[in-house]
Amino acid sequence: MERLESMVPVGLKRAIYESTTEDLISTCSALHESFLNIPEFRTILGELNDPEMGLCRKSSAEALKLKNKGNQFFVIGDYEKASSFYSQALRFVPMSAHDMDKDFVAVLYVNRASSLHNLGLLEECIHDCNRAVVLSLQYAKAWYRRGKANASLGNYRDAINDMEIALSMEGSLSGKKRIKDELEDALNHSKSTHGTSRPSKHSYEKNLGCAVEPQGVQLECVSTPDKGRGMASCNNIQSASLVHREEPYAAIVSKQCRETHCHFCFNRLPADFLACSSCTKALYCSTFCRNQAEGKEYPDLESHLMDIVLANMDPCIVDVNLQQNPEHRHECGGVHWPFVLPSEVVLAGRVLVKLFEKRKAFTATSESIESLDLVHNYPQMSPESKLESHIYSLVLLYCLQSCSSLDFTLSGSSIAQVVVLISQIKINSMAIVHMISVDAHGALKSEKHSVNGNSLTCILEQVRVGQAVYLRGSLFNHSCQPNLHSYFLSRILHIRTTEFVPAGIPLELSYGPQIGQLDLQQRQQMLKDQYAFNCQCNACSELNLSDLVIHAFCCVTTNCRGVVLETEKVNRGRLASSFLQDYVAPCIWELPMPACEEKKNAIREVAQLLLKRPTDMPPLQTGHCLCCGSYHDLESSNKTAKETTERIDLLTSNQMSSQVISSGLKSLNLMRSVRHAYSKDVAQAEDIISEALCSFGEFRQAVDHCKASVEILEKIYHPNHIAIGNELVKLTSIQLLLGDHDSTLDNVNRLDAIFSLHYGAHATKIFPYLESIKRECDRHAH
Ligand SMILES: C[S@@+](CC[C@H](N)C(=O)[O-])C[C@H]1O[C@@H](n2cnc3c(N)ncnc32)[C@H](O)[C@@H]1O
Repeated sequence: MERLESMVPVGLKRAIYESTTEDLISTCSALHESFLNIPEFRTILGELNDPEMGLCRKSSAEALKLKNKGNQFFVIGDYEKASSFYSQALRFVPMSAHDMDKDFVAVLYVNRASSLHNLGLLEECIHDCNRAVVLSLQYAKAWYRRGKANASLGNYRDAINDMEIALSMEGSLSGKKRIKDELEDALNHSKSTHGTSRPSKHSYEKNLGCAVEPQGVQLECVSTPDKGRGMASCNNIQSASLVHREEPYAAIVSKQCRETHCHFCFNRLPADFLACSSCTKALYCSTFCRNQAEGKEYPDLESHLMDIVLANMDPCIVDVNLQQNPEHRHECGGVHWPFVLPSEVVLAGRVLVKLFEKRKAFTATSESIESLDLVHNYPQMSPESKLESHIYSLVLLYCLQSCSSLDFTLSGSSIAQVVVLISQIKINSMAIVHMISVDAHGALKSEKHSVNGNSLTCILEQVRVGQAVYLRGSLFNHSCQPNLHSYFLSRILHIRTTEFVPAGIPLELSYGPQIGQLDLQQRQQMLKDQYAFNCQCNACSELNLSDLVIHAFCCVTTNCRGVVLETEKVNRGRLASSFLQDYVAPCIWELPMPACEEKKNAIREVAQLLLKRPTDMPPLQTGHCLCCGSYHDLESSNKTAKETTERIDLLTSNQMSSQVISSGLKSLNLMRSVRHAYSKDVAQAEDIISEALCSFGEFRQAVDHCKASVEILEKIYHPNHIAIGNELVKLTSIQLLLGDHDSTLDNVNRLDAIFSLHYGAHATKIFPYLESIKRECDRHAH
């Protein structure tokens, strides 16, 4: 990018910096003309589009080298490394119909299948055998290996079938003997067990169970005074109702997940993952996902073989009736622009290609892009972003022209349309986030993981797996105190209400920042930087307890529990009187959570302190206690807070020792002496200390700090907030580990309620560990 930016003449740069939507065609034309005269521009385009220079092109020689390495590890019994090298070989081996050596690819699949079998990954082993059989029907080893895996799974009828086919194909005598032995074994077992049929574990039907559609909810697009269009419901909606579910118009895997997640459905890659048939970079969890992304039909095979493949496909896609979505097809061929341009630019390419394919003509670009009906904020973009999007639009169109069969004229007008599209993607695309359960050491916790014995504590983490454009989903506006919760299953967006929403009230989700998590200024800044708008949500226009205390200091005057503000980070628009209405009045409401009584008291306490302040005291002056008015040395409090935070943060990276822990605990005490009791920093510090204590094996102390963190979160968030759910995951797993089943059960019930509110019937799919904890609690209750 820097190379290209430096080629833009100074005058043109200035014009682009100051451009509005009206000037776009002329600035884009000028940039195009100027770049056409620069040989280096052609060189850069060549590097991006020449498959010979591409880092992701296939190579039989490389595949052979990797296969041999795999063989070396297989021989010495290191099946994990062997399987990994065979997978690498499968990435490099040419797979396109004209230059694929089918037998070689089949051998790679069977070699990987053998390693997977030795690793106990039997389903994965069978998938690879199926792939080998599809490529090379007469390959006895593939049938034999599948037979062995079926026998290990107890599917003796299938095993016998496979072994019989293998026997009929095997040429060598020693081979025949081996197969006969296995066949005999399977026959004996099938007699004693009366035959077992293959479990229908991976059938699509199972997945349909979670493909819940919104029911009884009628949404409408409404016009709002300060946020443009927005969504509202025509009827009252109960809390936890699914109000929206949508497939993306276009999506792309995030850079950090390219090696670990499927590039189509964004689920984690299994050990038997597949590579793109034309490049080495795009990886898929199953044939289904690869075919979707490449827009390929299933190969022309006998139908019974296809049935076998389908019956063993990974259960990652929720929607069986998914339309083909060939997002990667135009990017294939070994060129590397799709992997070096920024994700949102490549995503723009995917949107464009989909639009072109619908319209079949590029002359209608402007009309096509308008048909997306997305807002954009080009005029509000920073000068640097304007220049970047000009350059990237030009480069993207050149890449699309050379890589796809699309026929279009590259002009100022078409480049200008792509500039607008990129700015639409900036504000309308959503980050696809998946939740993962990890233990305190960062290892993945699987569904199968048991919670008893020496198992480690559990933490929920968010992984940003992709970015996508949802046409209708992007009509929901943002609120820092949303009444909706959004989440993703594979690549499908789901939106649920987290409270009762009366008809006509706006339905709003959070684009990221929320109260309790960040203070007012941080939220406003984040939304401005990322989406270029000034947030007008209710939480930002009215005073709230979280904003008041999130980074506040405590008063050190004896018996005073007032708040000392560091900066004027709270909205002063509706201070004292609104505080009474908004915070003291709701205290009369009966809320369902046990912590509410405490929360009510906490709110009342802070409100009263604020309202009882002497009338002659200037309002909300920084450095003065809001209650007694005494002055505080902010500089020294700030210094202490900063130093203690830094020292506590060290616990996340340091090797644990009793010295490190005790220094962390000292810092926490010091922090508590300056920060307000409801400060987010204290909550975070308690949380870090609790994790550190867990990894040091000090579970009892860890529980206390985890509880302290939950208590503060209850003050700064709503008691049903998902942040509290996430903290309770940790708390329950430590309590369970300590054998404190009564407390665990109480917290599991609470956790269940919070997760059901946010994820409905998908709660256990998002967080399978919840089921394990529940089972464990049940076991002890009986
Ligand atoms: C994803 S779109 C939402 C739909 C959009 N309002 C429309 O008319 O299509 C995001 C844009 O909506 C507006 N918006 C959303 N939430 C807002 C908020 N809390 N305050 C102000 N503007 C908001 C901003 O213009 C933002 O760039």
